[in-house]
Amino acid sequence: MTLRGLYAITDSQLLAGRFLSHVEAALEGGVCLLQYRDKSDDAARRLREAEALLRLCERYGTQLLINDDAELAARLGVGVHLGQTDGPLTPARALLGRQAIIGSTCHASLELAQQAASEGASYVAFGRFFNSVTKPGAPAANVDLMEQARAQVKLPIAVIGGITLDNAAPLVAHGADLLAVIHGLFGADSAQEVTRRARAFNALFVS
Ligand SMILES: Cc1ncc(COP(=O)(O)OP(=O)(O)O)c(N)n1
Ligand SMILES: Cc1nc(C(=O)O)sc1CCOP(=O)(O)O
Ligand SMILES: [Mg+2]
Repeated sequence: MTLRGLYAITDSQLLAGRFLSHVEAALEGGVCLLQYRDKSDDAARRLREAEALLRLCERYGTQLLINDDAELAARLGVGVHLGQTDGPLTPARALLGRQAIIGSTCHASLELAQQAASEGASYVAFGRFFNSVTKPGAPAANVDLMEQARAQVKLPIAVIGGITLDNAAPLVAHGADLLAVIHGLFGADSAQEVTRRARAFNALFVS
């Protein structure tokens, strides 16, 4: 499967009251990967919401990943995104199997990306590239990193952090495969605007 295009990530606060309608609107516009990101410890709600997202993803042919939680990913038979403090990659790969998509946060570090590749990651994620409303304190990354990453890491590259339609094009031009976006996609006031933004993010990959 080619990992290239929009990588939509949910945010439980931002999507409160419009969770499934905004996610479906994004899928309508085209989403390569969808990540369920919920930082609460409400296990029952997390399971319910992740199951609902999986049903939607199956209808639209989109791959679902769970943020942080390899056990929940295994329960649903989907992928997982792991940060540097979310547990090691190797056991997650063993748990989820060879086909599962597993992503790894690498901040601005080529060393972390090489390690993730050697431990079986499916893609590496660099960020934060811009000011992020969602995660203002995330370590900063710079576009100069992309060229070295392309040369040294033979995996799809996801970029994240404050990405909007106004600033995303240079990241794609520098070799990003996946634009991972929360606020720049789901911060829209209407479902129609979410769909329009999703289409416009994907259009950046058509050369
Ligand atoms: C695609 C993608 N890239 C990076 C992250 C951040 O992961 P992490 O550092 O574990 O931070 P949290 O998202 O868990 O707060 C991500 N989720 N997705
Ligand atoms: C979850 C996350 N991780 C980041 C990192 O740099 O690792 S930045 C970030 C927030 C992404 O949301 P938005 O598109 O609203 O900025
Ligand atoms: Mg995490």
